[in-house]
Amino acid sequence: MKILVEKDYDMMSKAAGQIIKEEIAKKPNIVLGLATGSTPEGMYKELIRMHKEEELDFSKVVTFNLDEYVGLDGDHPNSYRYFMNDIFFNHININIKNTHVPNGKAEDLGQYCKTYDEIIQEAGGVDIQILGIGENGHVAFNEPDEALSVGTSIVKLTESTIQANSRFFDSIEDVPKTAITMGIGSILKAKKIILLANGKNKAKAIKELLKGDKVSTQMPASFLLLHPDVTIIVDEDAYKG
Ligand SMILES: O=P(O)(O)OC[C@H]1O[C@](O)(CO)[C@@H](O)[C@@H]1O
Repeated sequence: MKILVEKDYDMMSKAAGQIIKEEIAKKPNIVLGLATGSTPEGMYKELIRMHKEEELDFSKVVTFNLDEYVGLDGDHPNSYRYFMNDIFFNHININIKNTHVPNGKAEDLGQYCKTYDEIIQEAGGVDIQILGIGENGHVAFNEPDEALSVGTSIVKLTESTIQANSRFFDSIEDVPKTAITMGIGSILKAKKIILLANGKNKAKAIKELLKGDKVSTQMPASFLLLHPDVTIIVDEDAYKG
């Protein structure tokens, strides 16, 4: 596990953008695993800037997002599909057909989860997976629990995540209680993983992760310790607390 400590959020976002740019230069049809949440927003801004000012080309890039709320369709302003279109895809030259966000309105959700993992593998698997981390150590919507799903599955959100994400909704009652998420096993299949964290509220989770001695389902991010190519990019606040 490699750690890069950047001065602030801006530098963290630029460092992540730079890595992705270099990887797209090596492989224009790269498969990117993408995350939502406020953490990667700066990285998306940086990639948009690189597209506009440095001709970074997304025309062959394929993307898979980690998660989506159950019950929200892609037109809903709080859905992750809407978020991704709004803050990233609509501003670059990506073919929208090459972007995948789990369908929170799929009729048969169980079957849909299996299919999602299959289409990722059919596309060649994720080359670089971008991750954020929850204050409680969750990755995507894999919440601390007695057991964690290996593949994409439907999960119940914890009170702390519902609380944290209610800032995006009109009221806490509007936050969906379940979500589709790629599983820990799906995430660990990526060839390379970049985890981003900023702000003092992430320091406890980052400290726990950097101890590096144990994996625990109570700390879903700890499973990243089993992966051979993980880079954690943090700002000083997330590093020092
Ligand atoms: O980046 P944020 O907004 O702090 O969220 C952290 C994590 O929580 C989630 O948004 C899920 O609640 C993840 O997708 C994200 O990685």
